[in-house]
Amino acid sequence: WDLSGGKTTNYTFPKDFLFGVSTAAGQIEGAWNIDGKSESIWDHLIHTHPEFVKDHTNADVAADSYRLYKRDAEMVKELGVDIYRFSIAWPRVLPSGFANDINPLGIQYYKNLINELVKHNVTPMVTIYHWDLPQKLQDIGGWTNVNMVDYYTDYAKVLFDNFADQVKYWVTFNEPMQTCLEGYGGTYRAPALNRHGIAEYLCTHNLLKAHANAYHLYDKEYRPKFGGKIGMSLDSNWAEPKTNTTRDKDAAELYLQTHVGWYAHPVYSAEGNYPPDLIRLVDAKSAAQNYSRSRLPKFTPEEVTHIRGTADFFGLNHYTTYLLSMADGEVGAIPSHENDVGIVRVQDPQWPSKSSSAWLKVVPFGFRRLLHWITKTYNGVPIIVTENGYADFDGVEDAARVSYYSHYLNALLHALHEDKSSVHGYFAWSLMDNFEWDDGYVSRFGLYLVDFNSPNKTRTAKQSARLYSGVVRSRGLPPGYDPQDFKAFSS
Ligand SMILES: O=S(=O)(O)CCCN1CCN(CCO[C@@H]2O[C@H](CO)[C@@H](O)[C@H](O)[C@H]2O)CC1
Repeated sequence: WDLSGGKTTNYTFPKDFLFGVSTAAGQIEGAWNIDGKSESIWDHLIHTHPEFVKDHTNADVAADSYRLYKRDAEMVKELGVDIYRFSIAWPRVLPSGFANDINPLGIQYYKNLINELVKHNVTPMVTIYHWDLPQKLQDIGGWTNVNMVDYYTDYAKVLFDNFADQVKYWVTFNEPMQTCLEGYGGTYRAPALNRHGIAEYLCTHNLLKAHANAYHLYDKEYRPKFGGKIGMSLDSNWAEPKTNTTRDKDAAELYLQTHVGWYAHPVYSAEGNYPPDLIRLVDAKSAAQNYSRSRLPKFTPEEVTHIRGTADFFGLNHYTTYLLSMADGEVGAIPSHENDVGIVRVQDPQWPSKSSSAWLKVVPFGFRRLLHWITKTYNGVPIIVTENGYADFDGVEDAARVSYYSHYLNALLHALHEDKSSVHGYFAWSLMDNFEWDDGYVSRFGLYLVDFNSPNKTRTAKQSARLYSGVVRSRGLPPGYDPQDFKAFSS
């Protein structure tokens, strides 16, 4: 494999290219039940099933950013980036889940954080939903309940009313596929409902309507007054055909259409609606399984129009690459999205990793190819990479993370300069080590190390923080960067 994203080493980032860094409330704030915050579905899952988290930890305190947000803002400033992407915890702002009871202390915390960022001349970007649904709403069905469309719209309105004067970048949902496929159709994410084949489709159907409502509300009521942009952050691996047979090439395209395309086609494609391949496959499988109607709910023509075009940018979260092939026969549980789509993904064991997240192989060319695929498939939509990063076990001399960022930023530069991909920004995941969901604190993604045993959760810049701020300032890769050097990943 030539794993590199390209050979030229002196490309630079345009002046107006946006650099940022990202976090999420459920992973950094802690204060899980302080000052009026109610239980989220993650608090509930982890408190009732401690074995869900590999190191049996929880996010009750995490990086204690509820208390230490001024230090966080300072770190963002030290990095020299333009934008700080953080999420607002629904259960902290609306403890009952409903907008009839707004928690003033919750609003105050986010006001304080935003004011601190503005003081440092950093632009805030708010993710409205980064997985932490109030448990009280899950108790009445969560995202399988059609009324979530209204509950989410009411929640978004509270945030726009309170913050739209200072927040000019909004992300409605972080990785809806993780929420729906892994949380409602599986057990990898909260609420771990695992009603595969049914609930992942209900969750997606309601979530896309909720997203469109928030977009139209912002577009009509707040953008005229404050300007600003609103989009969605979709997670996507790159899908490389396992072999160069037509069958495997079709499998790779089918993976992209039925995973990231599940959410991107309704919002960003010219025709809207779910991807035709997904509709065809789920309808056929449902009929073969004697369902009286397809397990994939249908949008009315009005709903297709209501959802199409509801984003100013394509937020992309990318980490790694898979090899795709068509399944021979049935795969996955019956019924399930996996079984409906019928493809198999593997990773080449020779790809470098040495990461604490087993799935995170270092494949820079995949990032470049994915950016080109999105640009081509969705007609040059402005892309903002809202997450990209690398996980290791510990330490500030993080040579592997330095190498990962160098290679992925090199791939991005080639996507920009050679493929003319429509990328306008790049945000590193993450500002600091934080609660990595089922991996707890074992897997660290931070540019800053967090000492979770110290009373002040001391944050210390890693080598990668210096690498990243160097790129932001110089607009290019450091001298001596070698696109073929993957030594940092050999154990
Ligand atoms: O092959 S397996 O099925 O065993 C694992 C599938 C691999 N995916 C890759 C994409 N990733 C999205 C990560 O999710 C994002 O990335 C960060 C790091 O994980 C999180 O901390 C963020 O909260 C989240 O936005 C979820 C796991």
